[in-house]
Amino acid sequence: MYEEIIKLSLSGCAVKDYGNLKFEDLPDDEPFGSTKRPRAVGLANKQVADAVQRVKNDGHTCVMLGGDHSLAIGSIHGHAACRPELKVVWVDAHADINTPLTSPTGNIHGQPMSYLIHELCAKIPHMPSFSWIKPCIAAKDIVYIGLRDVDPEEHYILKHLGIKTFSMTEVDSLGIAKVMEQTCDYISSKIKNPIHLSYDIDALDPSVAPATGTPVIGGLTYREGIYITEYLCQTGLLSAIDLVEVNPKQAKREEEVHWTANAAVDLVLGCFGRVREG
Ligand SMILES: N[C@](CCCC[B-](O)(O)O)(CCN1CCCCC1)C(=O)O
Ligand SMILES: [Mn+2]
Ligand SMILES: [Mn+2]
Ligand SMILES: [Mn+2]
Repeated sequence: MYEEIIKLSLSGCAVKDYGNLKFEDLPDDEPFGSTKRPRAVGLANKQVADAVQRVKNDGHTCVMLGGDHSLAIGSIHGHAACRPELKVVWVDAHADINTPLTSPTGNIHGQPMSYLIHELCAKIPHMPSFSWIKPCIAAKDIVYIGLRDVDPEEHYILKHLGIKTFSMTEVDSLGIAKVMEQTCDYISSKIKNPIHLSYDIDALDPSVAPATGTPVIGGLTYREGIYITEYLCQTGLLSAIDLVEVNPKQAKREEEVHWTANAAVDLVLGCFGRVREG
């Protein structure tokens, strides 16, 4: 991903690399109920939250390159500590809003939003290394784009909380330009709040970004994926970006790693002003 940093520098952005976070391996990190690796994920996210807070306190737009989407717990938590009025645009095939009690897999990458939303607080059990996390966003502060693999319990939560969603059905029926227009009308209706864009590479179709852990067919085209970043960039409100779930180990062959990484690089460049007209 250093290519991203270099390309951003070349495109005239002042880039400060805050370096890689080192997460210690916790060999006896027993599951909490069905939730896997709670201590490793909880401790890693505390480091992410502190790092994002440092970046925001320095006045930068923060880019968190993952890694698992569970890292959005720390990224949004740290960002909200500086900008509590932030709005979240979650671009993903999945809603990642299972609670530890609804998750069908116990994987925390399918749960990050549930730890952050005020309205779900009572549904979250106390887990080891998660006590530092305080809910920091409301259901009304969230917009999803790209959904196409939502578990039944997640669907109930989305509907019950009235969370704004643009699934791939709406992307097809409205077109991505209308989706972005309506997204920004919804999150910036009254005042221009800072935007936290949490971009899961699996929002893109697997033909574009195959090297990822939970690919789902029928995803965003490369052009739709890029349009999202170009549109949000021109609002001038992008305050933090997560680019997650790029996983070279999931590629069947080398070229799939390049397709996926190149798409990720282009998405980040789109967030910082690279436009396709030149
Ligand atoms: N919703 C899933 C997938 C989460 C993907 C995380 B992401 O978005 O960061 O990549 C479970 C998906 N579902 C489980 C049953 C069989 C079909 C897939 C989960 O594990 O919670
Ligand atoms: Mn994952
Ligand atoms: Mn995700
Ligand atoms: Mn996903």
